[in-house]
Amino acid sequence: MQAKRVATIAILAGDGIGPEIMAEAEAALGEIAAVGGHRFDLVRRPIGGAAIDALGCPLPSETLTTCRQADAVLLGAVGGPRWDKVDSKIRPEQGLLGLRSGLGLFANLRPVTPHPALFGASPLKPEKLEGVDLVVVRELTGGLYFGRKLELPDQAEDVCTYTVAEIERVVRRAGDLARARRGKLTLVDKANVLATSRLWRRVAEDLVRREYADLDYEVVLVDAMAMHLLSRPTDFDVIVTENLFGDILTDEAAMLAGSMGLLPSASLGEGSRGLFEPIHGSAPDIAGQQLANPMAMLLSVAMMLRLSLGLDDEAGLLEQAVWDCVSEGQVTRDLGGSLSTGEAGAAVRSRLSQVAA
Ligand SMILES: NC(=O)c1ccc[n+]([C@@H]2O[C@H](COP(=O)([O-])OP(=O)(O)OC[C@H]3O[C@@H](n4cnc5c(N)ncnc54)[C@H](O)[C@@H]3O)[C@@H](O)[C@H]2O)c1
Ligand SMILES: CC(C)[C@H](C(=O)O)[C@@H](O)C(=O)O
Ligand SMILES: [Mg+2]
Repeated sequence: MQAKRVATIAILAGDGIGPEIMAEAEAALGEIAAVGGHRFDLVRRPIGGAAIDALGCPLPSETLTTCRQADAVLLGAVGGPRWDKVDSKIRPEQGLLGLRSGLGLFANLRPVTPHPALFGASPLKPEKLEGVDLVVVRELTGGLYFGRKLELPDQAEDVCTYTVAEIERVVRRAGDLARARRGKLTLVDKANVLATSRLWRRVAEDLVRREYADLDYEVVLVDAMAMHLLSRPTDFDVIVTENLFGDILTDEAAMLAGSMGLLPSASLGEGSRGLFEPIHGSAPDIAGQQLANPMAMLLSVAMMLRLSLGLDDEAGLLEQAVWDCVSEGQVTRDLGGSLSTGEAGAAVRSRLSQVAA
């Protein structure tokens, strides 16, 4: 076990299933603090729809300030039909985008590691899933999400802009990760059509030639990648791509793992403070029913322990506890189990105390 840590963690539960899965994250942190003798100060703040309801704005300044002062940020999910009116100028999702850019979190790491016990939960055949272990590095603070927007009654516009510096920093992050893993880097773009993709391709190829010549480097068009992810997922190690493509491809990749409720993510910038959240949304169709799978949230907690708090052993223990529960079938309905969100979280905590003993 590592040296005792005192850390401040901003807790942004958000909307829909957010508060249900965050309750399990907080309880797991309590268990980890007790096991390791650490102290985690949890500072809860509103974001998204909950913040619109309480304060009229999806990212209140106090929430952003708390996140800036914290060692790490945990987020459940934002959004839902209550706030989804098409003509609404204030949307929960703006809170999440503002947080990502406000904290300078340009690299979003989304690991995909299907567990053998769950091969049956994926539409793919087990022989396709054996050995799949990839990370999508999604650019998170640029592209279509952040470009100029125009909304007129009969016309609309979303501008996609990328600069050399924005591309270089995220490709460098992906290159470093590939070097620490299996040495393969795949750029996904749409350079046959988009000017921004042609810039991505030129900048990434130059950078790889200069600094990452040891890597096995490949370029794949995004439409073909949607197919290759399903037809040859074991061929990929680190995939780097722009904001929108990374968003879409990782929901698809969740089907390799077996459920949206299994993929965690880490959003990182230049410093050690990161934002950790499942890749899934607020799941309004199951919210408030204790049906949500808390594993993606708990795996996001593990990423936080490792990447922002330097607690590698504790991160490993939590991941082991999650996968032990999965192996034993202690899972929620999305994975064919019968546990509630709370029961699945309790099962992980019980394993955690056993594996740590
Ligand atoms: N990071 C975020 O906060 C985030 C991410 C994606 C979507 N959203 C928002 O969430 C809302 C709903 O979006 P959506 O329905 O397209 O996507 P979603 O990810 O919320 O749900 C898609 C499907 O996956 C299921 N699912 C998601 N998480 C699950 C979990 N933990 N356990 C079991 N099943 C789970 C849902 O029940 C649903 O059937 C929208 O307002 C969207 O903008 C937020
Ligand atoms: C809610 C939405 C803004 C968000 C995104 O598109 O980044 C979500 O889909 C995600 O994947 O985190
Ligand atoms: Mg998404």
